[in-house]
Amino acid sequence: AVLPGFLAEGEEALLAAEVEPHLRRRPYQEQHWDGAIHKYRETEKLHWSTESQEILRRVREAAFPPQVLQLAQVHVLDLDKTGYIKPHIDSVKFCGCTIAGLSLLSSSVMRLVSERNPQDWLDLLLERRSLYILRGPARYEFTHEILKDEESFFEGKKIPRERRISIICRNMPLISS
Ligand SMILES: O=C(O)CCC(=O)C(=O)O
Ligand SMILES: [Fe+2]
Repeated sequence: AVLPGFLAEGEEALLAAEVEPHLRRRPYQEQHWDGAIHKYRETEKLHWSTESQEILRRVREAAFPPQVLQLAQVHVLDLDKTGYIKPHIDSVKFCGCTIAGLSLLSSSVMRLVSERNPQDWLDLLLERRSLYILRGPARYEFTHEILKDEESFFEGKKIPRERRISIICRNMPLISS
């Protein structure tokens, strides 16, 4: 699911200002240890201002059923204008059934491709200030990726990629023995 306009302009500015000091200290990394993410920097953030906590509460309420255990740490990912994310499925060891992400500063295109049948794919337009929620088959049976600027088109229309910050909430995996 994609919920366009989930954030007001002021909320986007507030969240961006709050994460900026944590990101600015680091240089952009060429690529992630698992090779999926290029030209990015990231942090995990536990403590938020009261205003941001209220926004994150809204995200969690929209994305997660009331009884699931959520990861307290929020993942903040900053992709450079030239950055992109290659197809991957988030680790089933480290996160649960639902991934909820806010997009700040830039729109982008997220592509979902079925692992079993690569002919079966779908592009999602992640507008700036939208919230996306990946759950069920979209989370477990399809890879997701964020297209690089050169490939960033949605229904034939160019979606220019600027620097993009995503703020991602996840829940805990079910513990199995
Ligand atoms: O930036 C995003 O919205 C997605 C990030 C992602 O796929 C990940 O961190 O696993
Ligand atoms: Fe991911």
